[in-house]
Amino acid sequence: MAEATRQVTVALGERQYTIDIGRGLLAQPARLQAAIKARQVVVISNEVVAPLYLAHLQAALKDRQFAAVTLRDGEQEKRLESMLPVFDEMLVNGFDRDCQVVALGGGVIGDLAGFVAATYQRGVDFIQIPTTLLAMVDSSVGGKTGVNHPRGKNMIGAFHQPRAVLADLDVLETLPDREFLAGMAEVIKYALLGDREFLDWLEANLEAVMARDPEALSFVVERACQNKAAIVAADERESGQRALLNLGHTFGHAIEAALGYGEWLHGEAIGAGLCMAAALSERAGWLSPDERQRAETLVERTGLPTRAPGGIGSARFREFMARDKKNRGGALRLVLLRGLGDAIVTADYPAAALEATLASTDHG
Ligand SMILES: NC(=O)c1ccc[n+]([C@@H]2O[C@H](COP(=O)([O-])OP(=O)(O)OC[C@H]3O[C@@H](n4cnc5c(N)ncnc54)[C@H](O)[C@@H]3O)[C@@H](O)[C@H]2O)c1
Ligand SMILES: O=C(O)C(=O)C[C@@H](O)[C@H](O)[C@H](O)COP(=O)(O)O
Ligand SMILES: [Zn+2]
Repeated sequence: MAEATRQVTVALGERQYTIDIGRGLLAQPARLQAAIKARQVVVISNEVVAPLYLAHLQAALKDRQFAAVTLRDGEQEKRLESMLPVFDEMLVNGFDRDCQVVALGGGVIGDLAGFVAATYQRGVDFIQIPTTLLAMVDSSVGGKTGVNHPRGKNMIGAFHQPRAVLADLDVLETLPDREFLAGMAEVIKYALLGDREFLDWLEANLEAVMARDPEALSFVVERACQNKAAIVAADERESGQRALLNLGHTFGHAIEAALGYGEWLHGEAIGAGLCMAAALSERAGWLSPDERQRAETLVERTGLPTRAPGGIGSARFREFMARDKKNRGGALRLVLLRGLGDAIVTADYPAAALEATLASTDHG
């Protein structure tokens, strides 16, 4: 029997929206038409995803003024310049402020398309159709949009919530293993930062998730979205607890930028970043060696990196970390673990623990 569609609500008052998680969603024209209501629609996708899934949207929205922009693939394309052809297409076709932007792709397309929507004529609606595990469990939800700068990840952007998120699990069938694994880093992140029960479940069911078992997968996407929706609803613009969603990211973003965008996938860098945050927490005396090992073992079992690549060096790590958006008054704020499932954002950790954690990356 076909599984029912699961729904998670992001409770943001007048900007409230739902995340539909199910199978065959893209093959249901009525569902697409209900989610994408505008007369003028521009779909932003890339050269990998568009040939696979754009036709569903074209068919369902054939009574609309429809435009599609297909960008090149990869994290290195998440930059300001890539937005220009989209704006050109919208302007040439006379798109007005009632139009809707649809992101059809992974986190790169979602972040960029969201930022296009946030800035086109000072802001238009957008819909997220995530096509990677990472985008389904994290990037399509919460309204962080933006692009990278060579000096730092996501340095240019805006908070702009989508109107709806449609996560069709069927599209994960074409997702390569490496990209699927990248999504697992963010899944593990939720468990470590605040969901102990989910951590136990993941440890027991990791093989099923990795084998993309349908039940396990829809549970993981729903649970991750529930976790994210609760945090975003409580702190939409990251004045407090939303920063917990950055567990592993101060290190991970430094790895991505230092290596050059796309060298390591975001999720790969976050895998190593989670382990570095756990190691620092152990050095600070907050996590027991067993707890630290438990976190690292879970990351290791997915096949994601548990160590930063050698050769970046403490000084370069610090250079990128100094620009992290969580920093205040020159103090480097990190998301660390007081226990498994219990993260905090703090600048109050032993300097020597950070030094040792960065020094440990110099392993050649
Ligand atoms: N806004 C947020 O809250 C948030 C959260 C987490 C990550 N991010 C951002 O998301 C980005 C990473 O996202 P990602 O891991 O999805 O990477 P991605 O968007 O680059 O997608 C990964 C790869 O999979 C391909 N692909 C996508 N869907 C496919 C499908 N169904 N079948 C076959 N191939 C497919 C893409 O073309 C790409 O090559 C990073 O830029 C990161 O900073 C943002
Ligand atoms: O939604 C959030 O908040 C997150 O931090 C989710 C992260 O997984 C994501 O990578 C986000 O883009 C990082 O945001 P940034 O503010 O550190 O750039
Ligand atoms: Zn992330």
